Amino acid sequence: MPTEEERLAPIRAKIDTLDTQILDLLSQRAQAAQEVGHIKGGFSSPVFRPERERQVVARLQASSTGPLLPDGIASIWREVMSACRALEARQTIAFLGPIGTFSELAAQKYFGHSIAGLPCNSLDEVFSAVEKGAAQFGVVPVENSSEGAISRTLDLLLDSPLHISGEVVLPIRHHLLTKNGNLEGVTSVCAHAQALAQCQQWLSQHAPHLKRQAVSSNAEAARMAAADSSLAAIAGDPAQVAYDLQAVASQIQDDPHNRTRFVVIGSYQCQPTGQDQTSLVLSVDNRPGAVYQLLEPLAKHGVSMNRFESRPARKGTWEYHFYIDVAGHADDSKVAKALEALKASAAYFKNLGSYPHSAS
Ligand SMILES: O=C(O)C(=O)C[C@]1(C(=O)O)C=C[C@@H](O)C=C1
Repeated sequence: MPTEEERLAPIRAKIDTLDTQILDLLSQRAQAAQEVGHIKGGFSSPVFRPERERQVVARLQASSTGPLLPDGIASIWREVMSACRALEARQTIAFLGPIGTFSELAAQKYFGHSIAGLPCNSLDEVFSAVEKGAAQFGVVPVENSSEGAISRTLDLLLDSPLHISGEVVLPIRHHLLTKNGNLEGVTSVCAHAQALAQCQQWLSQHAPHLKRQAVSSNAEAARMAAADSSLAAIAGDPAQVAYDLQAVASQIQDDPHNRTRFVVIGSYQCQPTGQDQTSLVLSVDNRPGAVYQLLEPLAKHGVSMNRFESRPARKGTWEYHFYIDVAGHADDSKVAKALEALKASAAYFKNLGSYPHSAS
């Protein structure tokens, strides 16, 4: 009767041979990407092409006969293309820091790990880093499934010349963290205001004695808890690892399906992929039926609306900006016709960008 090791040995030898072949093929792929990079360099054109990356993954997912699952194919090729892209030119990606935030995780989920991360102190700084060219792209949270819109991001999108060139959705799982995994001597819990709100029921039930302190990010809270044993932090896996904290309780968010949607901002305008979304900001004159009339062109041209959000126009009047996501790319003919009509009837119209729509 052969032992486990004896049975595994030939299969592992086969895996080794296959890995050598895969590496050889990946090296050839990387050389091809470098050639693409040289051509792009000659035209001074952007390295990162989200629509092409979407197409590469979709083609492989459609042609795969298994057993790899579509998600597995997507994550493998995300890293393959991230590494190939870095050979053309490593992209600098700005996000709300410090290291260990969900924004950093979102940047890695979208761009892969072969990037240079630029942690920023605020959402305003993320926008300005990209506007000034210190980073090619930024990743900013735009809405949370429990707490709604991130209003500062909406205001910055309104005023910035940047476009949205992608979106990424992350499940948000918060833990209560301390240096030694218990609450002895802990008097306060720190977190970003959004995280405190997302865990408020849990905190009221399980740790009502802790003073709640809002700080600039959960990772900042984790950094503070690592330095001060009277503090606990609410933060996720990346911050727990980055600041070497222990969990007092895991997954304490009130909604187990808590998710945050992030958008990728930059100067690149994506080409259509067939599965796109377009983000708009509109406002109307303050008269009865104005919003109803404004949206009529969408129905008329068969364009579906994925999101509708209103935000005060900050003019001291009862006026609002409407943030609307519609299905399709601004260059798709029915979307183009609807946008034309919206533009004609709206008091204010801004196209924030068309980009590949995330399935999750
Ligand atoms: O096709 C390109 O434009 C490439 O640069 C190659 C490649 C890839 O690795 O497939 C890399 C970076 C781009 O974002 C898209 C695709």
